[in-house]
Amino acid sequence: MKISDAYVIVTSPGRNFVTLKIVTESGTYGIGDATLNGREMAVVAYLEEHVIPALIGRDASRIEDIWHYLYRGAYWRRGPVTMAAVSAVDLALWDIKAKAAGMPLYQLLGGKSRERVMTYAHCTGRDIEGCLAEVEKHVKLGYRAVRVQAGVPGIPTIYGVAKREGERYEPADAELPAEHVWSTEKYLNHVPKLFAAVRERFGDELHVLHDVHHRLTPIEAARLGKAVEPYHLFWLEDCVPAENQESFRLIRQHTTTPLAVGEVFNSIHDYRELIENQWIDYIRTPLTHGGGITHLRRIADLAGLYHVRTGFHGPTDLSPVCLGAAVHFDTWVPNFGIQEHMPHTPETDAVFLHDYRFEDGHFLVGEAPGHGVDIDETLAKQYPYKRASLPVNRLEDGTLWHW
Ligand SMILES: O=C(O)C(=O)C[C@H](O)[C@H](O)CO
Ligand SMILES: [Mg+2]
Repeated sequence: MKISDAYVIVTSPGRNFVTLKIVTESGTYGIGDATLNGREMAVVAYLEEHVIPALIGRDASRIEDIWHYLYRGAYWRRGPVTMAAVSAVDLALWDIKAKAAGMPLYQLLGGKSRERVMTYAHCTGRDIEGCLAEVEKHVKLGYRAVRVQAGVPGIPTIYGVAKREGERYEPADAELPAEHVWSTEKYLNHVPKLFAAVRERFGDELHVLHDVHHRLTPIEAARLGKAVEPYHLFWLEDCVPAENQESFRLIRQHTTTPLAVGEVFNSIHDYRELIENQWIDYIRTPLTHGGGITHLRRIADLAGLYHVRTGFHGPTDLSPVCLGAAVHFDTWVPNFGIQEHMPHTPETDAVFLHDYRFEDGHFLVGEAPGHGVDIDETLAKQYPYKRASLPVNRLEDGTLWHW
């Protein structure tokens, strides 16, 4: 199964996606997602200049060896750009292996651990009432779990909330980073009211999640975790930036609110202390950024030893290739928790043909050999790349803060 060709496809059907296609001599091919929101072309350059030339002629069936060749062999290991490239190769190679075996990917991983994959939807409003209306809509669509984010009085533009009522939320919303203003006190005073309102309107059964998006210090996160305990959240996500894993010790000492982290992580080493000390409950790293199936499987196994479950990142800035592979992984992984689901636009879904299905708040895995996602390259060409950047945050006095 020699690799005879590999190339990158950049397309922007509503937003940018980077896809790697690996072709073998027999004609069997696989595709991987290499999208890194706002840094797409850095991954393209890494793939085209350093990875693809070294792939041609290698045996596509040697996934483990190729993974280590690209990771250990590169000397400059880890980091989001490198790992997005490694992940894309890994996803494409697993796609090829499963196609060659004539099996859907989940079978190759070890078969089904569950019949369906619970997902959570994003429910956001300019204010609490707007958010509650979104929750209502998503509960009617069958979701059992919702992520709630609402505008905060006095903060004009906030993570997760569309600029205008009824618009789709897209974080990479300008060619160069937009500047947002952040106030921790306004947020901390307001956000518990949102969960109180959700519980009052929708009762106890609904799973409720929230993303802090790295904005707090550990003691502030502890205050928030404690304040929202009566509303028993499914999780509080990314409550602090996590370069310093020790931060979570302090948060954990103060609150029983479950904690999720890791959408910006890209290796098992980012998690080791967090998992081994049982400071977190869910790992968030998506297959596209965490070294693909080969590496995420190791992280999930380590997590499983410590009762930590998966809750993979699934925003629109990961392509359907990532989501499709994730649905296979989620169907197999023993310590599954939940899968994020932010629906792609119809344009994106038309470019990336897929056989996973959404039904009654869950994803159902497809039975096609491979990960079940393909790309229509002719259609993809109709959507050229457009530079788009994530915003930056500043405190009210102008200090640069975490976005
Ligand atoms: O979906 C989430 O939980 C996010 O935090 C989305 C991120 O802001 C987005 O993927 C950044 O590219
Ligand atoms: Mg997040």
